[in-house]
Amino acid sequence: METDILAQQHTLLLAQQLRLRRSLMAAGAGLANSSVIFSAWWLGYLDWSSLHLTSYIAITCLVCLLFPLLISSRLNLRFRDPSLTHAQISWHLLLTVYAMALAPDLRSLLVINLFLILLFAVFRYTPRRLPWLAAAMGVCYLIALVFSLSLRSSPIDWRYEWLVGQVVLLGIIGISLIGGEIAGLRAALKRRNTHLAEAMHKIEELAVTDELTGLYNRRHLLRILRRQKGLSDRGQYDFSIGFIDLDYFKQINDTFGHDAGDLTLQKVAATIRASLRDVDYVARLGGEEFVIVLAQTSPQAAHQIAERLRQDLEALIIHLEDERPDIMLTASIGLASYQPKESIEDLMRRADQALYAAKECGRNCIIDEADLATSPLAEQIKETASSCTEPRQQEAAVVFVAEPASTQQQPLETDQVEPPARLC
Ligand SMILES: Nc1nc2c(ncn2[C@@H]2O[C@H](COP(=O)(O)OP(=O)(O)OP(=O)(O)O)[C@@H](O)[C@H]2O)c(=O)[nH]1
Repeated sequence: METDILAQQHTLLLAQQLRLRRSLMAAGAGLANSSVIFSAWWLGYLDWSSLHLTSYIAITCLVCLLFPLLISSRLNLRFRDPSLTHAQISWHLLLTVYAMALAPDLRSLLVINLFLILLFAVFRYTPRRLPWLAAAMGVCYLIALVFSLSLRSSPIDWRYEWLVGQVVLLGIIGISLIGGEIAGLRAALKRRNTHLAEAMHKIEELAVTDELTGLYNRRHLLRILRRQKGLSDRGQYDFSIGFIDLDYFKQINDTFGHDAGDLTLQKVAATIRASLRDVDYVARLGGEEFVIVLAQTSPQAAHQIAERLRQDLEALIIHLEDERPDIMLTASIGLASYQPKESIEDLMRRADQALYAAKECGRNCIIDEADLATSPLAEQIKETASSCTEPRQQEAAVVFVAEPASTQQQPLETDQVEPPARLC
């Protein structure tokens, strides 16, 4: 979620930078046009009054400044087209046609402006809209032509006008065709970028999630724990973690097959996720072992949350296909709360010791540090847990399986196990 927002902000920033760059280029072209008009006036090719010239240049400068200002102040985001392409094109076209109409000697030179404006549109307009703009430019040129010819006192050189008209027509058609090609390339690039972004998103997701359950994986868990530790080391911030291990999970695999085991892990993952608050994290450490990270949570609150979770897991009924009976299970939970400046490894080791004690307690229970500290068997358990390199000893099965269609729940196997000495 957090990364999605950051990615959106980054995309918006890049889009705004691109819009600003384009509007600055358009502004540069507009100012260059003004300098040509000024030179023409200075050299006597333009019979405008000083006021006329100054007004034209002032309006051009204002238009040139307006769009970059709108974009850099982010006011452009209020418009339906935040790139303001259409508005910029319309303004620059209007200024060019005006100059063409009222400066007959410059008309053939200003044709280049039409081409530049069309080129500007090539990068924003769709292949469908571009021909319409090209046609509108042709019409604008005709209007400017008629207007400028009507102002002319000297005889009209029709052969020259024909040549200029031909250049305008061919230029507009040529740029439109190139624009179509560029638009095609742009569309292909956009498609490829979308695919790349999707692939990147998937890779990022795969890097942090456990494939089977969709929960965070061990690597991301460590990252979360480092972040929580950082918060806690900086100030008044408690957090706790819980190691959750399903009881007698092996029996589900052995009795109903690996697919039933996988389904169970997925259902358990969803139950844990649903049982926790939005601010908490849950990861699968591997096998049937999960870790919860309870943000901003005192040891007492952690115990309450873990108890609710234990009950939710106890109430979970997993329905299997093919007439196989439903599965019910329990989980043992070991809790540890972060102690100032301790290492993440130490915190995890303490949670693991508590989990070990919960298993020793007969399973389906929660052990936290308070339980461990007050228990007479605590030292023994700590020693066993930290020196234990072999898998824990498997006791008799007590996985409960309910018959489908809500018949009475029956133990799958009913070996009566002498419960171990209870710590809890
Ligand atoms: N279906 C499935 N089984 C897995 C997966 N990962 C580990 N397992 C199995 O989980 C079982 C874990 O068994 P144990 O470590 O003996 O634990 P347990 O049977 O839950 O017993 P206790 O933890 O002592 O209550 C093993 O049979 C593993 O093969 C998995 O991704 N899918």
